[in-house]
Amino acid sequence: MSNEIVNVREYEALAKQKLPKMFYDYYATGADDQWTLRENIEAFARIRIRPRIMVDVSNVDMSTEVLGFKLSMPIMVAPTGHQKLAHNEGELATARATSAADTIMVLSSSANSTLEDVAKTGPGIRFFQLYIFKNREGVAEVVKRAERAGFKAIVLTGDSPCLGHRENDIKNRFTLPAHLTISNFEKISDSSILQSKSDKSSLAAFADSQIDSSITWKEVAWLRGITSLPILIKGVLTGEDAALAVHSGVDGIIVSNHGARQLDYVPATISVLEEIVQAVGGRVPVFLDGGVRRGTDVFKALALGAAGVFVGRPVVYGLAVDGEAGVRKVLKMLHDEFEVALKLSGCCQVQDIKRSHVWTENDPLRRSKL
Ligand SMILES: Cc1cc2nc3c(=O)[nH]c(=O)nc-3n(C[C@H](O)[C@H](O)[C@H](O)COP(=O)(O)O)c2cc1C
Ligand SMILES: CCCCCCC(=O)C(=O)O
Repeated sequence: MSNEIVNVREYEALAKQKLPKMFYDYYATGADDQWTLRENIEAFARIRIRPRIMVDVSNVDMSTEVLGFKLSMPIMVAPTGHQKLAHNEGELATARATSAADTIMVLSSSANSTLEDVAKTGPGIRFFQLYIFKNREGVAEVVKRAERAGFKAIVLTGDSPCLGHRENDIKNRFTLPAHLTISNFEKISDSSILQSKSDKSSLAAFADSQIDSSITWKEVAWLRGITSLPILIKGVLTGEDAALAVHSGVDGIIVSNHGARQLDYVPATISVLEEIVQAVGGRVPVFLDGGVRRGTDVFKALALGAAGVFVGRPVVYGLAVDGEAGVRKVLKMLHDEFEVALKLSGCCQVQDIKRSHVWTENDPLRRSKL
């Protein structure tokens, strides 16, 4: 079939045709000049793979462990808000597809589905992404609900004391349709703000009024005091913050620029990954998201020290185009591409991927042995 979808990028054009402009723009665009949005993709393209040949790759095992959970592959689903704008089953469809792929889904604090409804879709390893709202007691209750619903970790997003300056959302006067809300925080926040027109996007107005912009590394200890779940910090972009994160007691770090939706002109995540891996020195696992669109991107991130990657927009586009089946296909395409990348680089398993399998702009011309 000539119109068959063969890579995850192709879902974006189809999602654009299918979605109302306001929703597509919300998913697709970034902050300000969108320099970082382009750079997240281009920085991956500048990295070269150094394959080894004549290696027996007749048995390839792509599985890995994340926080002690066995996964089929080092590719996971990033938290993305408001998935019911893409498809009426929203996060529920994503949860089913992610479990079928035997990997982890992170449910957003801005989800349109409750923790309990996501849990009811069936077994699966799920983490909960947390924004700390001003209503601290309410936040503690949501964290407890996540625990009770069987979520396995908290992903604290540290890069959003306010919303990034997203010009498309401002021009569109983004608002949430009346039948949708941020389901898990409905009781502890004023979600009518999300449904009301304002002179900026309603998300920015909501964040300004509801999100606690005073949070610091001390909040990791606060979270430790209210949950026994492991805590990951999301949004780290410097070695300095990576060191502070480890010192604060997190169980893992996600190198992320929020899909280029917060501060523009920050580097691509893949460009700062090594700095962070070096600062962490193996004390906790380091993950990456931002611009992962190919199995070769996953390979590059692992070669530069990531323990796994998360994908955001490709999942949402798959969801928009074909619901659960679309998300399944996105995850399968990335899985299959990663398998080919492994084999053609002479690796049988994730642990075989070494730093010497990639060349970056910071590297001298390599002549060293593997
Ligand atoms: C539509 C959309 C909504 C998002 N919502 C959240 C969110 O609620 N919480 C969060 O921590 N990150 C959120 N993110 C950022 C993603 O978790 C992730 O960092 C980013 O999408 C990765 O980049 P990628 O889209 O290029 O894969 C969102 C991203 C998008 C595209
Ligand atoms: C609760 C504040 C609004 C966050 C919107 C979701 C999000 O993170 C995004 O990037 O969009």
